[in-house]
Amino acid sequence: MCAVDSEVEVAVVGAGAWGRVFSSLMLQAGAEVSVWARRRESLSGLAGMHVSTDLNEVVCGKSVVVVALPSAAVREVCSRLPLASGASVVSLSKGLEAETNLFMGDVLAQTLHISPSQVVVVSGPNLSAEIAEGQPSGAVAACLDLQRAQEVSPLFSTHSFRPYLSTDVIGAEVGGVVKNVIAVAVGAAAGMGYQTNTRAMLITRGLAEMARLGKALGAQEATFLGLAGVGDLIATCSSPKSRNFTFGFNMGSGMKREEAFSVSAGVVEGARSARAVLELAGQKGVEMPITAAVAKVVFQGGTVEEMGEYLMGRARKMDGVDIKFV
Ligand SMILES: NC(=O)C1=CN([C@@H]2O[C@H](COP(=O)(O)OP(=O)(O)OC[C@H]3O[C@@H](n4cnc5c(N)ncnc54)[C@H](O)[C@@H]3O)[C@@H](O)[C@H]2O)C=CC1
Ligand SMILES: O=C(CO)COP(=O)(O)O
Repeated sequence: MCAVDSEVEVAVVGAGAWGRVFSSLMLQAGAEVSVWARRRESLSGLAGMHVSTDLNEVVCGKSVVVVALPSAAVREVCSRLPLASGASVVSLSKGLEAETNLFMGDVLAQTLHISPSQVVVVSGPNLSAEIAEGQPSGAVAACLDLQRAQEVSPLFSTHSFRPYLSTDVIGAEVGGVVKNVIAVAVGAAAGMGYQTNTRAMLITRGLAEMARLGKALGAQEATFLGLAGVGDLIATCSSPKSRNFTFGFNMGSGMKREEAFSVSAGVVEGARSARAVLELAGQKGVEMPITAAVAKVVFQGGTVEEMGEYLMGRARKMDGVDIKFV
């Protein structure tokens, strides 16, 4: 364990698409930024930042550490993280851990031996390529300790990026994970040639799935009407810049699962998390048919045609009764 520096310096762990752009946001906001990646070539082009493949060098003594890894890598990397006592950990990852069905905040608290109130979850409609261009966006910065969220969020507040504070950590986590699964389904429908009405139906029913699961896990319903809920859902389900949407699109267009993974421009969290989300929903007695359909296609060799038939063939329901928004 290291001692905390008196000045706020930020470490970023992970230099993929989002880690790099988020680091630039923090540089713009005036922070001193150090970035770690496991490979040196991932660290090129990060002007004005300290970069290293040595975790100790990047993380030791930092009072704020941003974790920008795919969810599958968080446990392994963070178990080696020399975190200063009392440091804040900002989680950018939007996935469930496949083996444990844990959200990233829980994985971070477990592996770093910290209180869950030290974790700030940042989630919103944040397609990194658009943020890199300086296009306006925002995100929820959720922490059980509101004061900590207040202290940390200026580090990534710029003229084009607005953090909104929240204490609904589980709501922000559920939103970030479930929207990726729904984006795979919407992408698949688009790849099959279905257009605006189909997309709107899947997004809307996907929002109901997200809110039902969130409610069962103790989230506030209002979170799902915010940036980390419907905001991110719309962005991810509407853009070919989304890796989740594109993965689904490619499968909908006839590509095999392994090829769709291999041509992806980065991690496809929705495909990786679908089964864990479904298991979690099952434990809570929550129905998530779109998620079930995605899990069938990704994990059980189901076809996208079967996915459509399954969703359209379900027993008819009342609209709007399964979740009541405030
Ligand atoms: N790209 C985006 O627009 C956004 C991404 N996110 C989330 O942020 C997280 C990271 O996403 P991206 O940066 O886009 O991913 P990416 O796929 O672009 O990059 C991931 C990086 O992690 C590295 N990595 C993979 N496995 C590793 C391991 N075991 N140890 C160390 N490094 C490893 C890869 O080499 C790569 O540099 C994901 O959970 C994603 O859902 C959230 C908001 C926006
Ligand atoms: O989380 C994101 C946008 O908010 C990024 O989505 P993709 O991982 O699908 O590219």
